[in-house]
This record gives sequence, C-alpha cells and structure tokens, in this order.
Amino acid sequence: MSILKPPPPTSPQIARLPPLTLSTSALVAQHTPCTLHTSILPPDLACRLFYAMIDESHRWERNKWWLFDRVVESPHRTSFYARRLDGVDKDTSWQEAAQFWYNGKKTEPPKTFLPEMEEACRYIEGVVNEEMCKRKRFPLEWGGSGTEGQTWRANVAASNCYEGTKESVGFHSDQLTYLGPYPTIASLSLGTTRIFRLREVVPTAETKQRHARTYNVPLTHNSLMIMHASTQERFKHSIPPQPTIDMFRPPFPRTYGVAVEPSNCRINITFRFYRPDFRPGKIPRCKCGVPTILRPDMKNRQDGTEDKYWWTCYAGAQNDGKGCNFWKVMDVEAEGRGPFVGCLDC
Ligand SMILES: O=C(O)CCC(=O)C(=O)O
Ligand SMILES: [Fe+2]
Repeated sequence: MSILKPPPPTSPQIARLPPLTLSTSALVAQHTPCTLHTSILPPDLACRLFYAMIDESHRWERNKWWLFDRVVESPHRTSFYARRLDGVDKDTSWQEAAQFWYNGKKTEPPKTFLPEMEEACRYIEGVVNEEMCKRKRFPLEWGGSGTEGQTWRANVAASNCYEGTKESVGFHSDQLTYLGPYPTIASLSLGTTRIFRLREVVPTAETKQRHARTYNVPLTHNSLMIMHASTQERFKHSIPPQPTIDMFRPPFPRTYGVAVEPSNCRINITFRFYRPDFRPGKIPRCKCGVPTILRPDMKNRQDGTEDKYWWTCYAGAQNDGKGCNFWKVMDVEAEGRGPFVGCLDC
C-alpha cells in the first residue's frame, strides 16, 4: 500500500518575517533608508517647542477628503507652516504651493515658523546635511544648493498632533507634488513616545521571491527620524493606534516654579524642502483645473535612474469624490525640471 503524499507546492514558500522593532539607530540604518537621531535639540529648546506646539495645536484641524463615496476625516490634527524667508531664500514662488493647495483644496495662507521652530530648524539642517554627505545620492534628487551652500534646507513644515492612544495616521507615502523625486524629510518627535511603522512596497517583479517586513520604530521625545531619499519611493509609513502609551513628563515646567503637567500628546513636525522647479506654476493641472499630484510608481520601480512618476487628478478628494481621469507620466526634460544631482548642468 502506498502512502499518499500531498502534492508538491506549485511555487516555493516564501518566509513571512514577523514585525521587527528597530529600537536603536544602528538597527534603523541597517533595515531602512532612514536614520534615527536621539536627543537632537538642546533639552530646554525641545521642551519650549513642545509647549509652543501644544498651544498651537488647539487650532489645528483634521484633514477631510472624499474616499470613494464618503468623506473621511484624519484621526489626528494637522497644520502647515512656511519659513520666514528673510535672507534665506530669494525664491518665494514655492510659497504659493504651501498657500493655496492641500489635498486638492485651496487653503488659507500658511502660518510662519514660530521662533522655536526656526531655532530647531537650524539644528536639524546641520544634522541632515551631515548625514546626506555620508550617503550615496540618487540621480533625480534636487541638485541645487541653498544660499549658504548647504545641500538641504527646509522651507516648510507640516505638523501633527496625536492625542491619546487612538489618534493615528494610516499607511501612506508622502505626495511628491512640490517635493519632487527622492526628497529628504526630517521628522521631529516631541512628547509621548509613539511607534512609527514602516513597510516596504515590494516591486511586482519581486513579489514571488519575498514579502515585505514591517518595522516598528519607537520615536521618543526629542528624536529626529530622517526619511532619506528613496524612503517615499520604496516604503509606506504610518503612526498606528496603540493599546497603551506612557504619559510624557516634560523635563522642564512651562514656567519656573510651576508643577510639571504630564501629557498624552505627541507632536510631530516634518521639515521639508519645496523645490523651486516644482512650484505651482509648473505643476500640470487636470481637466478640473486643479493642480495634479505627483506619485511614484512604487510597484515598478527601477534602479533610481529609470523610475517612473505620474501626475494624477486629485480634485475628487474634495469635490464630492468627483475628479477627472487625468493621468500623465512625468517627463523631467519636457517639463524643464532640475537641476538634478545626476545632471547638474541641465
Ligand atoms: O507623525 C509622524 O511621525 C508621521 C507624520 C506623517 O507621516 C506625515 O505628516 O506625512
Ligand atoms: Fe507621511
């Protein structure tokens, strides 16, 4: 009598790796295109900025947009700041982007950086530039430099406030509309520790060989997560709800002699560089007359030289879910973009 054996699997089994917590800077650098810097600001500045942003956050709003046939609301509050430009950058045209459009909707003019944000930004720019010097650069990265010759500078910041355990942001990669391809984004955390989750989008050509792994990075008060070039093209990120969080006890009181109040809030500030070659006048508009958004083709990405990006209608996010079918592949030469790292004289 023969023993029945199960048929051999048609395709080899690929190991599903369990989520991995990256609790040190070395682990973050080993597994992701990001770097983690703990104690980034002088402790008193981190604390002053935390209090200033908590006060501001009462006026921040929940983003709303149309998804399929209903309005969804982001489960956290958010806002947007532009840097005061005195002597920093003569090109103010990017401000129009910050000013008028967010999620396909016209917005109020942005607030300017608070003095504490300006102070923090200078420390952050120093660390980001140091890190960028150590890294291989991608051909489509911005190839210009700031007035002080730095490689990277911030001219805008998006802020988020997550209160309690349930406030969160879902998996996404940041829109590249005004950032251009391969941006560097510097993300500062203040207050309660929350998990920053990263998961690679495996290119279609590799899905039979490997699965994506989920990485959890606990972001503590006064830490900086730099999402280096290729993070937005290769990974999605989120701040998931958590079953529990530790209350944050600020190391300094608001005013001398007053008791410290514990907080259940996390403040996040992402410092970004809006590229002059991606200013609003240069963003294609769709048939609805609204600036389109730029997204990378994450599933079919190549080697950094042949990557594809497309402009798509985003009007539907605001307009009762009704957009047009506008869709166009970005052509950097025809659209007159640059300079890029890979071609500094174009
Ligand atoms: O809060 C964070 O660390 C992430 C925020 C974020 O992903 C965003 O603003 O795009
Ligand atoms: Fe993001």
